[in-house]
Amino acid sequence: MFVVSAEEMRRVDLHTIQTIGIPALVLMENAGRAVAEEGMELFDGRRGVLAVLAGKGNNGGDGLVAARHLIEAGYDVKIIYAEAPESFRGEAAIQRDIASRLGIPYEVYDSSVIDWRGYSGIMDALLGTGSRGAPREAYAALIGQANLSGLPILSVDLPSGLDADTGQVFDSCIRATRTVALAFTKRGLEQYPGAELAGEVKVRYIGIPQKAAVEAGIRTFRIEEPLLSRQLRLEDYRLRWADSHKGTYGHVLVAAGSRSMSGAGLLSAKAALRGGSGLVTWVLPDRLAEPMFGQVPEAMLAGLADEQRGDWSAVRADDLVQLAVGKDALLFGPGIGRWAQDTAFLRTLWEGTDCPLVLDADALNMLAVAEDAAAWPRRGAPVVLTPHPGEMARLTGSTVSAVQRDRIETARRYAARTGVTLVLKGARTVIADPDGNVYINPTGNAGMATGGAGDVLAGIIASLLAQGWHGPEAAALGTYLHGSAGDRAAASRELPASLTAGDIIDHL
Ligand SMILES: NC(=O)C1=CN([C@@H]2O[C@H](COP(=O)(O)OP(=O)(O)OC[C@H]3O[C@@H](n4cnc5c(N)ncnc54)[C@H](O)[C@@H]3O)[C@@H](O)[C@H]2O)[C@@H](O)CC1
Ligand SMILES: [K+]
Repeated sequence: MFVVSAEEMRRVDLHTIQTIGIPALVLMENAGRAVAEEGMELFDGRRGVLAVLAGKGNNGGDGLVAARHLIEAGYDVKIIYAEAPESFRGEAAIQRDIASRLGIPYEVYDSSVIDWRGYSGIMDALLGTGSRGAPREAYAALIGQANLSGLPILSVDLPSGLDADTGQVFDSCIRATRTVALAFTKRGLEQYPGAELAGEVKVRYIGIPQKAAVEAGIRTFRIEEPLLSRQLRLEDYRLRWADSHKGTYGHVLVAAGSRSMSGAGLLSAKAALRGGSGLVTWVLPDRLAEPMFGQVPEAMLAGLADEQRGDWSAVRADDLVQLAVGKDALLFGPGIGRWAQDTAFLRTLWEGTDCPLVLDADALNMLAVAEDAAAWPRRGAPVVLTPHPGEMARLTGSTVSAVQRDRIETARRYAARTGVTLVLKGARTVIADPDGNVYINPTGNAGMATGGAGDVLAGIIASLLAQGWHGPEAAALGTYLHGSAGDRAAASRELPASLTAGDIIDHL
């Protein structure tokens, strides 16, 4: 499913109206009709007047159309104009005149305190994708009043006061019960905090053809089953062929864990197995490998010479490169720690191995401090990086808040510049590929904010790479499966807070 920015939506609108020739008023009629239907569902059975808060742009125009259809369906409606209706232009002015000829009750907001008694619900048609910056008065005051009313709020296209492109909110922002996204969902509805303020998001068709989005070059998508099967061509993901053996499904080498964080390796190795790989080898410094004997009976265990120190710093990178020969994917990083010269170790793996590579956790911090990383040769096999916002900030030499302010573009720019597939973790994980495509993952829950969940994700992605998926497909599908397993795990427990990383593996 397409996810658009405000500017992209304008391009799609323009293409639909000017090139395809569907009149703007037809789109507005369809939009208002769809909003009214959502309103009938949301406000069903509530007695009282529906307040339609109307701004002066096309978002307000949609609200005025919806007001008309709600009245036909038997609802009492009152329009509250955010500013003098005489200032409306274009389609919104046409709707204003229709509302006026129909005698729909209205008032122009005068900045006073609204007495919400007698009202049953609010439609927020103040600002949409044409909004710029923080809501001005009287919009800001109306937003504040609506939020204080305690009434259910239906937002048209976007909660007014939300940045359509990033999901960041201005000081005044509608807290909606439901948002009807017109034609396509918007980036701001798919990233936090916008995703929370939007309430339940319903995407409604208003007559804009999918073709218009394709032609406008939309490259951001929400991951859903149809996308997984059609666009990412994963019809047969996790399929097993009757005439197959364990070698058919790839061999993952998991280099993860250290003395104080052996669990990270354990979780990654188990997740790689559950991800469907036929074979998994878990490698540790010799002295650490021995106590792990039998911990994951399905995986093979390998030890690398470590001068009996039980420490990655004593391991030769070339030995790991040798072990990776013939493997179908290498996961490096979870719980591995940091040591002197570790960046050189990472570079040896980067250049010396020819299988797909997943870098997570400490490996990302090694990469972040590698001053010459930009000059490292592009690998022939895919690289997938799985940073959380803190690791991403280190990779980009910026701050967590700067990363979070626009996760989609931060991820897209990094992947395009470096040629890797980037998985920017956090609620609504963003996956960016080197070609400029971005996939947003809707699965998962707050219970997954628990130690080891990232190790599990890295293991799943490595597993899918070993089974032959390309970088972006493995990352998108892996993230989706990880989140769905987390959702099933949360549903099986009384409290999502009690979720552990091991539960995610059990539900894969
Ligand atoms: N073009 C079309 O035919 C379609 C438009 N649609 C609707 O149109 C909306 C976009 O319409 P517009 O581009 O007219 O823009 P909006 O209706 O989002 O708002 C723009 C208006 O608000 C004012 N404004 C901008 N920033 C403001 C701020 N910070 N505080 C207060 N006022 C501000 C501007 O002067 C402008 O008049 C979409 O969100 C959607 O609801 C949909 O009906 C789909 C079809
Ligand atoms: K709105």
